[in-house]
Amino acid sequence: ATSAIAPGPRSDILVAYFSRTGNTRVIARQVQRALGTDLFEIEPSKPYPEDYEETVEQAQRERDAGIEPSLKAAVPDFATYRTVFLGFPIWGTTAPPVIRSFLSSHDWAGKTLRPFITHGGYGLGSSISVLASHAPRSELIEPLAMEADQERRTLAEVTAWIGGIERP
Ligand SMILES: Cc1cc2nc3c(=O)[nH]c(=O)nc-3n(C[C@H](O)[C@H](O)[C@H](O)COP(=O)(O)O)c2cc1C
Repeated sequence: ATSAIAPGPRSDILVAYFSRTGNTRVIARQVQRALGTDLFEIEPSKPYPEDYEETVEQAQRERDAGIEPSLKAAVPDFATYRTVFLGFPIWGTTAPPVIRSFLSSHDWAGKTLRPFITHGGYGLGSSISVLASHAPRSELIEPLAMEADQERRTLAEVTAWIGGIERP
């Protein structure tokens, strides 16, 4: 994982994304390849825990306290982009805390904001109103919303599978 802008000729389109288990990253890379854009991975300064339940708890605490965690990096030369595709998973029925940080730490005046959002089956929650309130000067376009695998369900299925295997 890297925060660096992909090499190649500069584009006035940026794909910026946050992804824990890769579902959103697949879409980000597809858009990046299809349109030949720059790519930026949004990462917190301090990574979230490896453990799923710990991540859920931390995300809930940060959401409820309105915390905007500091980011590892900001987008270099953000002013040169006209369109930003912004990808993220739904966390706790809203946009993850780092997405609020990302929106707050860049100037959205005159930008077209095209969200792509993955969720585990419960829909977009309050994420669109978070985008509107944290990037109020952007032109916010209708998002792509896609249901994708849930880490919770994968863990439960694998736990059940492993439980049925006798240790040799
Ligand atoms: C901390 C956490 C909270 C989540 N909360 C929700 C939720 O409220 N609603 C939902 O539909 N999916 C929820 N999910 C599932 C993810 O939105 C879904 O699996 C998404 O595709 C993950 O994207 P990623 O692989 O790019 O990280 C949550 C996942 C995590 C890790």
